[in-house]
Amino acid sequence: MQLLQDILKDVTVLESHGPLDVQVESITFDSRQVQPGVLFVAMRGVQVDGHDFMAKAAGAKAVAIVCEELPAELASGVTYIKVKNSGQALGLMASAFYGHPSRKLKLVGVTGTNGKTTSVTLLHKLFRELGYHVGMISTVQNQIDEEVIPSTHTTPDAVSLNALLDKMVKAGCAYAFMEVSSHAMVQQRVAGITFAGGVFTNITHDHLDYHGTFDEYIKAKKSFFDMLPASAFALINADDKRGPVMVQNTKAEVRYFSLRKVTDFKARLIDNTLQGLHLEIDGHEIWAKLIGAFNAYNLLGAYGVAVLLEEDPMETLTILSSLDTAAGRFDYIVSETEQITGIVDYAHTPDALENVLNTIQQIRTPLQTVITVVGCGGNRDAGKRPVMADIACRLSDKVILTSDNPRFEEPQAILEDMQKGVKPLDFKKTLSVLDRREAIRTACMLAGKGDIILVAGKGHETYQEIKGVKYPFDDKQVLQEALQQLGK
Ligand SMILES: CC(=O)N[C@H]1[C@@H](OP(=O)(O)OP(=O)(O)OC[C@H]2O[C@@H](n3ccc(=O)[nH]c3=O)[C@H](O)[C@@H]2O)O[C@H](CO)[C@@H](O)[C@@H]1O[C@H](C)C(=O)N[C@@H](C)C(=O)N[C@H](CCC(=O)O)C(=O)O
Ligand SMILES: Nc1ncnc2c1ncn2[C@@H]1O[C@H](COP(=O)(O)OP(=O)(O)OP(=O)(O)O)[C@@H](O)[C@H]1O
Repeated sequence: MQLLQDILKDVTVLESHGPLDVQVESITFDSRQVQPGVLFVAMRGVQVDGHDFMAKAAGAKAVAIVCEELPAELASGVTYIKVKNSGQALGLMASAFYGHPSRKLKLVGVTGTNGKTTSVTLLHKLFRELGYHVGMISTVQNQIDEEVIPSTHTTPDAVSLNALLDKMVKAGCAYAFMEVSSHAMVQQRVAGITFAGGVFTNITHDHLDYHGTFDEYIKAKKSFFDMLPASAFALINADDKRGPVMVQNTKAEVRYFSLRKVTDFKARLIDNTLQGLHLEIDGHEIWAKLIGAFNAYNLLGAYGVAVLLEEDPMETLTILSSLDTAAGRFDYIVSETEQITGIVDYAHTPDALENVLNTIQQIRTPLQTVITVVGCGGNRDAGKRPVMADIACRLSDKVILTSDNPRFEEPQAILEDMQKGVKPLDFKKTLSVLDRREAIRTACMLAGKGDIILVAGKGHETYQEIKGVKYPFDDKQVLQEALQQLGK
């Protein structure tokens, strides 16, 4: 419980009506959650405008309402606060409500199109091994040390985020590592959060359904570095051409990492096999268990963060070399009878798919056939569908196009969008199988001794989202069962 006037301390109030010395029991931006004593924040959304629910919130006895536009009629017994931006106000108020938890630990945010989950997972594991209590906020799951807290978003809303950070502080966490999505930046989910550092992994074509243009997407990512304080570091992948743009206006101390240039943190990829990576980082050779050239970037980024947080470089490298990957990220099984390698990967963007397939191409032998099963999600960026089909064809011997979370779109229509990317010369090696289970089974039937099957797109997810319902579905399990049933 906090006084409204205390919660509002950092907020620029344009107008206020009603007492400010009232007690606020909790904060919500959903009128359906309002109970007596709750502060309701009206937010403009993609579907509806939260301002349309102010009367409902007042009727449910909200103690106060924060909004960008006051209603024509003010309900009695409710304090109304007008602000310029509800999202920003929500962030600042949520931080104040929970006693600014982000200032009580060292919080590092990771942003970029790919590599966020892997990076924060590596950092969480690394700092646990270094002996700290550590929090993690990620797409797959949130964690306080080994306690798992289910995750609904890559970056939670401002109230959930501050509540989670508060829990981490109370559990004695000295560090927390979190993913910062571009959606979160636009919606100001991290407003009021104090970061000790920020990491930029890379940026490629994604989420254009939400951001509209690539420039807007870049701007959203850049705004994370704009908000970092002077006391923070900004660790940037120098091999991504948008790296320097990210830190054009940052106050943070800028550091770069690279596999190609001489920068603050430098690595060289010596070998990349199905058994792991052989790297040279800052002049020291290490063998890591992670597979794929892109993981060299994730390892180097994690190393850079640890060194910037004043950890011992040698100890950091020793621990990094012992770490496993995050769930569903180049996860693999090898079948018993025919030694078929089945790889499950979360790659659901053109760049990630290209990376995974390039990795497989680098580590395959000429005798191994590479079969890719891939789909594209519904109600998301449609532009990437033909691009992903083309990449799959270019870098595989056989391709099975299928469904992947069609959501409210017709799966057949998504498949047809993907088929447009298949070049005439590739028609022969491409099949379309609408049902994902059947598609995986078909791949297993086509696979011969020692071949490689990549099932891309869902990784750790254990469901298929069809018309608002999440049906249980686990790529790795389906793959394993199909190989077993076929006696392979
Ligand atoms: C596109 C998007 O980001 N949507 C988020 C947004 O929802 P919205 O804009 O659709 O909200 P809305 O339904 O229009 O409602 C507007 C406001 O009215 C309120 N409302 C609504 C109805 C009502 O009866 N009463 C009421 O008060 C709502 O609570 C909301 O505050 O605000 C909601 C509350 O914070 C989020 O849960 C929701 O995330 C949805 C579920 C989502 O899928 N988001 C994804 C795209 C997302 O954020 N992804 C990124 C990661 C992307 C990546 O890198 O892969 C993430 O950080 O997770
Ligand atoms: N640094 C990287 N550069 C390019 N691709 C990467 C990188 N790291 C991982 N990937 C690929 O992208 C996939 C997604 O990785 P990861 O989950 O770590 O990224 P993410 O940014 O968290 O994505 P999302 O928010 O969609 O979960 C991986 O399975 C891998 O194929």
